[in-house]
Amino acid sequence: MSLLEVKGLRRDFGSLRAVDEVSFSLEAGSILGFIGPNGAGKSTTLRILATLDVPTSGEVLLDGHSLVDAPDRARPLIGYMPDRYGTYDDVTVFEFLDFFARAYGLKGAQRTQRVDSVMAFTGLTPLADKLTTALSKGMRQRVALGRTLLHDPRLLLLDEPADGLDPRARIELRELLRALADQGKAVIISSHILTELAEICDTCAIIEQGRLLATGKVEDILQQGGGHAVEPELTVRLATGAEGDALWTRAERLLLEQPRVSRVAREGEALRVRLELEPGTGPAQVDAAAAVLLAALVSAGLPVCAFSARERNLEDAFMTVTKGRVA
Ligand SMILES: Nc1ncnc2c1ncn2[C@@H]1O[C@H](COP(=O)(O)OP(=O)(O)OP(=O)(O)O)[C@@H](O)[C@H]1O
Repeated sequence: MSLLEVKGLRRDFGSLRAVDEVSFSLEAGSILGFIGPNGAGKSTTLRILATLDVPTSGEVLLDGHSLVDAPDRARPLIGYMPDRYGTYDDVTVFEFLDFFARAYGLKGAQRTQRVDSVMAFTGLTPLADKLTTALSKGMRQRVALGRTLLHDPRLLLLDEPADGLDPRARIELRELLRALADQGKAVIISSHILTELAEICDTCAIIEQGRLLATGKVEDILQQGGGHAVEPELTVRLATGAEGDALWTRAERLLLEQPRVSRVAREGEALRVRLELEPGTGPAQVDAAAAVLLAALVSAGLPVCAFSARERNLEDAFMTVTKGRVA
């Protein structure tokens, strides 16, 4: 049995169906990316899973027990970080975490030990005596994440945690989440930053207008595209010297003359080459088409110094699954 089972979840706000028959399950130790554009129903679903809202219909089982019928029993197992988390002014990192540890009913040595271990895990120990208002956004977010970990929950619900973080803070967040999954926690992280999620998650669920359009392993979702035209892209770089522009133009023309090339665009110090292949074309045929182009460039004497295929990413899969209806 999965740690979390969501079955036919629906939430209506008047005539608006914000969540429409959403079903998925999540195992302990895995990270699910919940992807969808603004207004898709991500926060509403997460709020229901956090027992802050009740579904119009449907069921959620956490460790086999109904979270809808018995929210009090489920709450100790859940850590929820909303998209707009806050920290109090005029309190230090330690005071903030200690306050919430008290709220969770932790006492004496157990509380001190728990706060210390959460600060160590989130890398906050050196900042224990700093005011939370003096911290960077990335560090404040770690304080908020630390707060959700104090009671050692088994299910973590993080609403848009990567939003507004700089690249370094995102990488650090990713490492923290991976460590939490390795401890056996199940993590749901919502986002519209698709490429970020691909690196963090084991499975993902794509939601649009309240409905799940696809769920499954990230690799499987990335494979989706059968039946739709595939348009792989290649990137070509040339070692241009004084001849510069003339070489780029020659390369551009030569590529456009090749049978499977549908578009060539110069982007900075590279050419982006779009291939047009039949629907259902696999990676082997893309490789073969790329090899032909590389041979043509080299035999024309063009100084190719880099040549690579752009991998299909989660963003492409999202556009395929939603059929490009949403950006
Ligand atoms: N309390 C509410 N009352 C009425 N409508 C609501 C309420 N909460 C959410 N909605 C509506 O439900 C739909 C889904 O909203 P939700 O916040 O779940 O989307 P989301 O995917 O989290 O988007 P975002 O990334 O913008 O938060 C939206 O149309 C929203 O306006």
